[in-house]
Amino acid sequence: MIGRLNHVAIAVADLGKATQTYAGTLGAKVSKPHIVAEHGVTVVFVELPNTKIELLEPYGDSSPIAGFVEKNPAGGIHHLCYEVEDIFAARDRLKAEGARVLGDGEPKIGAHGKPVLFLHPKDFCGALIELEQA
Ligand SMILES: CC[C@H](C(=O)O)C(=O)SCCNC(=O)CCNC(=O)[C@H](O)C(C)(C)COP(=O)(O)OP(=O)(O)OC[C@H]1O[C@@H](n2cnc3c(N)ncnc32)[C@H](O)[C@@H]1OP(=O)(O)O
Ligand SMILES: [Co+2]
Repeated sequence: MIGRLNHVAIAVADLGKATQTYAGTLGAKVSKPHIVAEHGVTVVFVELPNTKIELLEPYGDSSPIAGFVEKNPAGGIHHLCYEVEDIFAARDRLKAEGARVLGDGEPKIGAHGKPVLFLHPKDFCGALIELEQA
């Protein structure tokens, strides 16, 4: 079912500082910040030869990552995003197998303009999983 690793996400309290760390100290190519209000985050992408790092900070007053950033003030690895051929078929199969699909279970458009879903970390080895339509 899962295919390519699309990105690894790191949640931070200060996206500007994190961008400086990646663009300056680590010499990486980092995109401009992009507010994704319906997901309650502001994101930048670090382009790597074989995948991407998504740096994200909470946006708005009900961000789903606010709790995580509070618990991890220095930042932390937040989720892994895998690509799937058919996000609806993947969702239905995962639900049938008892996995918890977060939110209302309907894919929402993510930072790449494609449908995404999230799976509860407790069902996947303690790691929050994002599925993105390939
Ligand atoms: C623009 C879209 C972009 C993209 O790539 O396209 C994005 O990726 S947007 C990313 C932001 N959106 C989301 O993360 C949506 C899905 N996430 C959620 O719904 C919540 O973050 C949730 C439910 C996973 C956790 O919410 P919250 O932290 O408020 O709940 P709890 O504190 O009750 O946590 C429950 C339990 O899970 C553990 N936890 C929380 N976050 C993570 C995590 N990122 N990785 C692993 N585990 C996590 C938390 O520690 C609690 O465990 P416990 O043992 O009970 O303490
Ligand atoms: Co993501």
